[in-house]
Amino acid sequence: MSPISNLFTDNTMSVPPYAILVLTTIITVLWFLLKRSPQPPLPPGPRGLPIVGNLPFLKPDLHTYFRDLAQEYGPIFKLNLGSKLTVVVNTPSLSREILKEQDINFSNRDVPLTARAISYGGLDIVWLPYSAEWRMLRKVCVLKLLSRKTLDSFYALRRKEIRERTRFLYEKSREKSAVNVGDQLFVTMMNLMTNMLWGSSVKAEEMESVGTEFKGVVSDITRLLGEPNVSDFFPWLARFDLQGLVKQMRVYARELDAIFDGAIEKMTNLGSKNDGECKDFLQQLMKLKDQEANSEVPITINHVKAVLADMVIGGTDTSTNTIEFAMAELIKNQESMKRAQHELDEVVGKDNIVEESHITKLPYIVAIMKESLRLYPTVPLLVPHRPAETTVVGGYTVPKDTKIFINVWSIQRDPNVWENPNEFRPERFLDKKSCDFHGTDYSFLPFGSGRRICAGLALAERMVQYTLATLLHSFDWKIPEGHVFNVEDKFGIVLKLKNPLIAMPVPRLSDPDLYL
Ligand code: HEM
Repeated sequence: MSPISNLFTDNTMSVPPYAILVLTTIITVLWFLLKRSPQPPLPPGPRGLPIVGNLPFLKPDLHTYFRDLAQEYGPIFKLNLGSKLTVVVNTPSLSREILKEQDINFSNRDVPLTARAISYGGLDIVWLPYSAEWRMLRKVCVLKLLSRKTLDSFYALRRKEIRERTRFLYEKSREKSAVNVGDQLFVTMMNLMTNMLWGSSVKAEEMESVGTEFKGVVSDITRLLGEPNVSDFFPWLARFDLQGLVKQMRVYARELDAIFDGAIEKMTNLGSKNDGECKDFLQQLMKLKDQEANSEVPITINHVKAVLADMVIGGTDTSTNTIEFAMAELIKNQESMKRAQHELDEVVGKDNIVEESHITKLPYIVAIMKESLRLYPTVPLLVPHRPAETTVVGGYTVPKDTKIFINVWSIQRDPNVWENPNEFRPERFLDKKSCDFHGTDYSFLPFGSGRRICAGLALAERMVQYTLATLLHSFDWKIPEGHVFNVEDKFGIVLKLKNPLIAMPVPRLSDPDLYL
């Protein structure tokens, strides 16, 4: 026997085969662990202070501040906002990674405490996490409430409000009065919405008072939702509600709840007189609640109210500001205004009024809506997403539960993607017909993309295009002398015009009866 084999036959030196197996396994695992590339780093970002991080350096106009930081730190960067890690992305390809390739992982929300207070504890479509409950509510809303068929059947409710607003503006024009265009639009959108929500359940004279109550409440709610809250950045301080924001929101939540209860009660009293056909959203939602009562994920009365809240809060300011930006840009760019009115005169005629059915024949009006939302996406950073699991985006680690902002505002003005990005040129969308609102082109995301894309998109398109077409067709718009007129935006959870648009409507139809 050779000296080597002697070694293994020698009792004192023998190693049992299982030990060799264990040793080999350990060495292999260690080798793999050491050889595997280390976890990619967190995205780069500006240095912050201890404890508060980057909070003291935030600027009020977050959309432009984030664009500037992207120029310094690259297309994906991080901020420490108190104890909350926040990641901002600024390019179409990174948005695609989040909203398409990793859509499910990023389909949760980062819910501010004020939002929880106004949404029955986060029971609505906007704030529910990605779950069976969210899927059920979203399916009910998109397929039943906001389907083409239901929206068509509620056209009369929209038309009634638009006719009323046109009549009011005509009276103002006869008095040669200027109007605050944003205020007029807000009333219109709010009435359009409440008409559709419960226009058949609540009597006209009662609608008036419900509408007035709503106007005040909704703008305060939007303001509170956008206010930075220390309790969100330092959850251990939440119970003290140091700024009192949650307390204020709870007051509005109670007011909103009382309005909803009133409408539901009126609808119930109407029950026996109703012929069984659903004539507004509330009737439709209550019917769905009864139908789904025994399903695995039942719809409760709080779900119904939370969805109503989504529609009035999520649908009014966004649509109002979209039209106001469009009107301001058109008044500034008279060539585009003339082209829009020419299209309307050709398709509708000056001896007729605009109907929603005309919209499919008005490509320039549609292009105006797209161009306004490109320059002024009314939800400029989308609603913050949140990954359910730690992942890698753009080569950097994004930990579970990070708050994600997608800077749609800067993506839609990126000179590498858009020619003369800061110019208002609706024509660009006439050549780019494939670029629609559905979020398939990641350089144009005004309604988001993927699973959490805006649930009210179909309704928003109708309300914005129909209202805009009517305002442009029925009137010329003049800025009264002495009024400051510029088109600048101001950041908020919903982007706004910095200076309100004050303008005078001047009738342009052939017959005054068309305004009655
Ligand atoms: C021009 C008008 C509108 C714009 C620009 C707009 C934009 C958006 C955006 C950007 C989001 C977030 C998408 C994301 O986080 O990825 C969103 C979500 C949402 N919007 Fe809109 N929206 C508009 C009108 C409406 C209307 C009219 C309604 C209701 C009838 C509505 C209901 C909702 C709801 C329920 C969500 C939450 C969707 C979810 O999380 O699953 N929106 N919207």
